[in-house]
Amino acid sequence: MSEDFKQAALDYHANPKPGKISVELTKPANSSRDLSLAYSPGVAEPVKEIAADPENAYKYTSKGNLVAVISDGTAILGLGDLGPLASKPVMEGKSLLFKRFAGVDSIDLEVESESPQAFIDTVRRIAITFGGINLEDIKAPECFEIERTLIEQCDIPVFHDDQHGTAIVTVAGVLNALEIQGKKIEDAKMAVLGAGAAAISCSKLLILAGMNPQNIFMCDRKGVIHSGREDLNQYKQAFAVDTDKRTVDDALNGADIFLGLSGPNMVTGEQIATMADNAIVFACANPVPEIMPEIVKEVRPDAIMATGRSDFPNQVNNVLGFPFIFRGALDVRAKRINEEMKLAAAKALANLAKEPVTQEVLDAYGVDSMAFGKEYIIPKATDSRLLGAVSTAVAQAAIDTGVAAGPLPANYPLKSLDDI
Ligand SMILES: NC(=O)C1=CN([C@@H]2O[C@H](COP(=O)(O)OP(=O)(O)OC[C@H]3O[C@@H](n4cnc5c(N)ncnc54)[C@H](OP(=O)(O)O)[C@@H]3O)[C@@H](O)[C@H]2O)C=CC1
Ligand SMILES: CC(=O)C(=O)O
Ligand SMILES: [Mg+2]
Repeated sequence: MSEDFKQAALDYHANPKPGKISVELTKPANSSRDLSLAYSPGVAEPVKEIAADPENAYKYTSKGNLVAVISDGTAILGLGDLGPLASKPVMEGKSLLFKRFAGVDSIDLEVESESPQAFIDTVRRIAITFGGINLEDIKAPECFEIERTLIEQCDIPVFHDDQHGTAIVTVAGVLNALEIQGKKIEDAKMAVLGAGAAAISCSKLLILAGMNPQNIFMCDRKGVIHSGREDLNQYKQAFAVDTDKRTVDDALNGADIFLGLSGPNMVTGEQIATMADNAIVFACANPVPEIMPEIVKEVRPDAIMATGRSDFPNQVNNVLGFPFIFRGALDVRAKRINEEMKLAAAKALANLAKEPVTQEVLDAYGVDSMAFGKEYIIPKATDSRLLGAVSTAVAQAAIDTGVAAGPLPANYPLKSLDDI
């Protein structure tokens, strides 16, 4: 990043007010009557209604459209464990994206916790405030137990975005990239760099979408995760394959897909050059990918290249998922976000990329044309059709699988934020 860009980023966050989100009022609060309705004595009426029936919280408070973005700061993007306070710009950023793209009100919460159990207890005790909980940037393996326990203990959707948001968008991108490169998911060989929250969840959803687990060669800092290793936690163990591949070089040699969910500049052009013809390279670490697109272009002009960033073609980033997934889940009062809802979201994303690109998107990116192909495998974040396409797919899948407490809302499919 240039020095100018770094300064621009700091200025953006500092001015005109520090931070990226604020709270706004949804009711008049001017006259004495307004105040007597909003506060004492009027506020006692909804209090009594909710005490009599907790369901009324959805009718009389902001709970139903409010999502908490919660982190302990242990895996902030690819920057590592920098603590909860340093994670706040990212969490405010997620709240910004929730509101901007899906009209979901969202607040960030950064938790100082001495243990996963302390984090779980903190989140569980405040969960009733919200309609959903988006866990963010919590490192593996702790994130798995944290999410599993909170899903069990809360009756609202709890969703670790780095796992499932990333997996949904990655599956969409991989399905389309394979189609463009003329490959089949069941035959594709994939080298994964990283064996944490994002890598494990992406690999699981790709298997659900048809990938053969024996064709996945996942690497952590010690190399390929294989059946001879005795240092694996249970989550990595699930990906141990019987293979003589040992290094990242071995995993990449002949692979159809590289999926990077690790850290900056982890692979070289020489390594990418050994992949199969018409390779697919997803270098998704943020903010600096495992390899820069210009290097891949030079060594492998036949490859499809994606990153997690907005400033290159093919942004494979969970921003395309979490706002719309929660929109759909909240609108049908889904108790949880299940595998069917995730796959439905991935397919809706993949299908939208095959539709003609709208003028709104062309204008936002300052180009005359854009069409399904190597440089456009997945919709752009500013495509307003994402709202209707993904939230409807998620809501319908929730209804079909029996986790929704309500029907598809009358205003579905949503056409714009004005419909919310
Ligand atoms: N584009 C997107 O939408 C998203 C991108 N990401 C990116 O994915 C990355 C990982 O995030 P997340 O899964 O949440 O973090 P975790 O902390 O859960 O996992 C990090 C993983 O990266 C591995 N790793 C780190 N350094 C190396 C190395 N030198 N060689 C091999 N493996 C290494 C770790 O290995 P070990 O297990 O041995 O410690 C670990 O398995 C980040 O860069 C993040 O920005 C995450 C979510 C979404
Ligand atoms: C995009 C995102 O959530 C991450 O890099 O952690
Ligand atoms: Mg994240």
